[in-house]
Amino acid sequence: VIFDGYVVLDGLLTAEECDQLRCRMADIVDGMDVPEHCRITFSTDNDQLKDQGNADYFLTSGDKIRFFFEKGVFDDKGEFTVPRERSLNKVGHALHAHEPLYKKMTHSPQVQGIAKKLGLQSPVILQSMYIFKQPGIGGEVTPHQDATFLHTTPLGRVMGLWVALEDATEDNGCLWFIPGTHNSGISRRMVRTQEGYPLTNFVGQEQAYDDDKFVPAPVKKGGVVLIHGQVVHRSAPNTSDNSRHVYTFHLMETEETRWSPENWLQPTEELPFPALYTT
Ligand SMILES: O=C(O)CCC(=O)C(=O)O
Ligand SMILES: [Fe+2]
Repeated sequence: VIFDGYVVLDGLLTAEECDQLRCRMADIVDGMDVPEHCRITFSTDNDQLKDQGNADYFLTSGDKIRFFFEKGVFDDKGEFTVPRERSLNKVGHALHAHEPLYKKMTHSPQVQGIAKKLGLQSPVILQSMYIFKQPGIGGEVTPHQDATFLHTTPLGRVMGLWVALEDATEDNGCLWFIPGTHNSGISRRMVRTQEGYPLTNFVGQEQAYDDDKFVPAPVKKGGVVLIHGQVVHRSAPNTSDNSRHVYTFHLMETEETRWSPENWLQPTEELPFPALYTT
């Protein structure tokens, strides 16, 4: 059991493995088709269309590889204001299924070993993301609990693995945690709405957390942070000149667990949640 709600482990990947994953992502970004809703040019009429486009794109991304951008990277003609490889916030949410290198890493003996050590009996992979935290423009991630987005009954069945593909430091936006908060339930849930827009809503509210309660969790390239589904965490904007690329994915223990049908993320016919203990 995770003591503080998170654990930093060095050396999950070698530097070469990190570089291979980063190279592959650079190729994916090179070949990216910029999604249409991002190209909608600015006008008040189009605001709603754009929001709905964003919402559709997100809600159907669970079994695909899709692109999510930082704010302000498109001008009012829909052209990039920054180099395209610097425009992305993240790529998600099924790299673990569609990208062989990512799939192999996700199911690696090392990852399976961690899950077994933690006593997971039949874990599945829920989602995966590549997060860029771009130098200068990588935005903050506000305090949250992952179970807000990935809710189960009972709670305590979800764990994130956050793999640093570059050194993550206090300067380039490493994770910060409030130790022990994994034991106090959850503040808010994101749920699908019955019909129409918005497609999702929050039930409950995130609490206001005291800034000085957060403890930084820097991690070296190749290291991993294990994140309990209920521990409160955040990351600061990246004001440094260095990116902070990570590959992160979430596991769920399926034994005696109910995945909420209200979660934004649902298994699909094309991609049921894959079992971790396979290759
Ligand atoms: O990478 C970040 O800054 C935040 C990621 C996060 O919250 C997560 O992986 O659960
Ligand atoms: Fe998170």
